[in-house]
Amino acid sequence: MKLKFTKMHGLGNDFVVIDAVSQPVALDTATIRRLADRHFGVGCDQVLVVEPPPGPEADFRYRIFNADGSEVAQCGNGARCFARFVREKGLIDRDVIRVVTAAGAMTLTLVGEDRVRVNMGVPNFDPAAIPLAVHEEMPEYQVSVAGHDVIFGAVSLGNPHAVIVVPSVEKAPVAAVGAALQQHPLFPERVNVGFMEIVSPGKVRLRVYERGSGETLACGSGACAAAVVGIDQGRLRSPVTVALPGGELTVEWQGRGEPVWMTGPAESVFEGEIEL
Ligand SMILES: N[C@@H](CCC[C@H](N)C(=O)O)C(=O)O
Repeated sequence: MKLKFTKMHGLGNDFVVIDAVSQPVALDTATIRRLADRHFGVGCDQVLVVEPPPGPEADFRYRIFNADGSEVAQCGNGARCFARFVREKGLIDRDVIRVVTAAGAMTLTLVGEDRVRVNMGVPNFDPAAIPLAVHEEMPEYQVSVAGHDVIFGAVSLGNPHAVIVVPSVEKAPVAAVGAALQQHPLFPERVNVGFMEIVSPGKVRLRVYERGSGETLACGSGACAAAVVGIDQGRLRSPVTVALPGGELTVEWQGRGEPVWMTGPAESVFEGEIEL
């Protein structure tokens, strides 16, 4: 079977995007891993599959798979690329797009030439929702991993995030602590680990060790998690500019019970076809 795909990225967080509206698509875990493999496949952090909507309340359904083949519920940079993709492919002619993911419904708005504003939903700090195996919700949690005493905030953006405030993102032990915390029994569904350096109340620098993909050049939901945890702890004020290795995102959040908004770019790189 030959499969058509588009290679896209949001700030260097890269995707193989597959149109399952116009072509028959059946992907198993091994195929996802092969597509994501940077040596034997196309190469990407996540594979995105665009499907017809489950009902009239949405324009599309979109599914997200990490490079290790695991299916997940949320991907901020992927959401922006998805919005660009459906417009560029002529699958929709509106600037406001309603999509269903495993995390629920989302609304995306194309802004100007290449930017997309995404309602990422209401952040959830409830440990059971993250999931985080503790008895009560706290602003910060403590754990020892990989020889480091770590203090982190935790939140769900539809996917699980831990956010660690560090003095310098360059010097942060991203791979060692990221991998160890991701596998820690505190996180039964693993976790995306963000390392946040606070530059000012309106600006942070962030590196994210992603669940299922390792460190990426940018993580949209990770950027939202970092801003939300920082605002909730009183360290940051909305809007927050999040500078990731691949570029900047703007995150807005008015506090508990409110949705978080993320704005940033999305870009197509090339079209391809792969024999499966
Ligand atoms: N890169 C993404 C997040 C992708 C999913 C994540 N690795 C998970 O397993 O939850 C983003 O931009 O949000």
